[in-house]
Amino acid sequence: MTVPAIEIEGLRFAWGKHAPVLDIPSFHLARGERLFLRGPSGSGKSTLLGIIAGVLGASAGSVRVLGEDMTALSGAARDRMRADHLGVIFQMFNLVPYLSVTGNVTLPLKFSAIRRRAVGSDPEAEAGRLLARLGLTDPALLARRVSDLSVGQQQRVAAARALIGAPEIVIADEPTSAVDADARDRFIELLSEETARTGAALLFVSHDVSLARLFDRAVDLAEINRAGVSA
Ligand SMILES: Nc1ncnc2c1ncn2[C@@H]1O[C@H](COP(=O)(O)OP(=O)(O)OP(=O)(O)O)[C@@H](O)[C@H]1O
Repeated sequence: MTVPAIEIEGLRFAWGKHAPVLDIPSFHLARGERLFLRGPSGSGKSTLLGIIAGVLGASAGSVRVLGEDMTALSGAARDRMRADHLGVIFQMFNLVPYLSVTGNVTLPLKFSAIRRRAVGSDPEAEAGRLLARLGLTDPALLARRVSDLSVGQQQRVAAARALIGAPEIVIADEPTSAVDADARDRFIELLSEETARTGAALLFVSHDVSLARLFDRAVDLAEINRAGVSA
């Protein structure tokens, strides 16, 4: 039987001595499922993604990613899980400003032999294919430093970087910055198409409930989180 993409049981998390931000009895994401997780600003969405990605440790509970309990792994082992199996689109993109567009997209391949093997012998061609799927085709643009791009273009670069090497799980923290509604819908459709092509699960978080219609399933963080922090 295939293990789920993500299985959370009894997760609790607090920042330092503050009140708990997360108290999640149970949350599952199936392989290949595209899930929208909604919650207002400050409700703990980025914190939850950080725990799933192994950047933050949980205070209690288990967080299984592809069957591996992230809470039982060392920091180095969590980093390896993330590099090999997760594509992350960060809220602020976290692109490397002095690298070109292509240099940013191929960066995850430097940290993962599994993703290098998945891409094959021509990583730059695969970067170009992904960028073209996401609407960035101009060769002059691909050679530019990423810091020269518009916010919408940077979002596409961050998506291509998350998708390269076909990780089993893609997680995306929707930026609140202004990309117009049509461009944002199109971006999510492209992200869905690419994850469908590779069979990856997609976990997309946002405060904007109007995006829920673009996903297989939508969950309100308040439904699964007993800590109930709100802005
Ligand atoms: N590094 C940190 N140290 C202490 N508290 C933090 C830290 N990061 C977040 N918090 C607190 O944890 C709570 C949840 O924050 P989080 O960023 O996870 O929310 P969010 O739902 O992702 O919000 P947004 O939609 O605005 O990005 C907030 O009350 C926030 O102040």
